[in-house]
Amino acid sequence: MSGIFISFEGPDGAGKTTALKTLMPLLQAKTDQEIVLSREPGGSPISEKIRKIILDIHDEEMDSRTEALLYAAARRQHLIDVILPTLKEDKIMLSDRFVDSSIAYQGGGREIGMSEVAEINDFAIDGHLPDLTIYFDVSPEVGLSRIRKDHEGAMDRLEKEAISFHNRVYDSYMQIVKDNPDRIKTIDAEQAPEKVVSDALNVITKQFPNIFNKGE
Ligand SMILES: Nc1ncnc2c1ncn2[C@@H]1O[C@H](COP(=O)(O)OP(=O)(O)O)[C@@H](O)[C@H]1O
Ligand SMILES: Cc1cn([C@H]2C[C@H](O)[C@@H](COP(=O)(O)OP(=O)(O)O)O2)c(=O)[nH]c1=O
Repeated sequence: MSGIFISFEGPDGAGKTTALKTLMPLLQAKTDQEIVLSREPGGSPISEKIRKIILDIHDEEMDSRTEALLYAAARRQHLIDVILPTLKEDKIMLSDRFVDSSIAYQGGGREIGMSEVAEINDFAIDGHLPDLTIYFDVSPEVGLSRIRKDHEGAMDRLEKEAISFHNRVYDSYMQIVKDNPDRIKTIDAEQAPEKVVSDALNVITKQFPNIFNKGE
């Protein structure tokens, strides 16, 4: 397989979705390989159905392990339906969140344990880790204040969690970043949106100079 797989990670409100919208055409201008953008949970019809179940605001009694298994199931289907076929066709796969989200949110945030959650995800992803992960570093306070400003009253179940949950997610991400220095590169996501995008663009083009080599 010669496509490349890049995931984007970070706490809620890190600005991944916003940055990806601008980043995608900038990256596409630098390569002849088609770029496919997707997200988790979701990204394929079955996975989007699972997403609706997990993020349902009314369903506040879901068991943590049920939730972790549903995220892993959605990920498996996304991998099979979208990620692997994209890579097989030599395309570039960008995913807004992947396995590190489960390790941080379910493992750390929900206190299931990072290695336990990594284990069920190993079963789901079967060795298919991203070639590169961009971590959007933003403190829980800044991330949550961005979200609150936007959709007051329309926050989903996870975004309504206590700050202690988000602090545990943040600390877990720090641990994951520390444990995976080759795969995960951190960018300062508290900067202005244009700077966040240009930093992400620099990291990606530097990592894959033979792929993003147009217009130079
Ligand atoms: N660099 C930034 N500085 C300030 N606000 C930002 C920045 N990037 C995104 N935002 C705002 O923060 C909110 C969350 O951004 P979003 O891209 O949805 O984050 P994520 O997808 O990582 O949860 C949005 O209102 C967005 O406009
Ligand atoms: C992929 C994934 C997401 N999540 C959480 C993170 C977010 O709070 C939520 C995804 O909602 P979404 O609205 O897509 O948020 P964002 O724009 O921040 O990515 O699901 C997990 O808890 N575990 C996971 O494995």
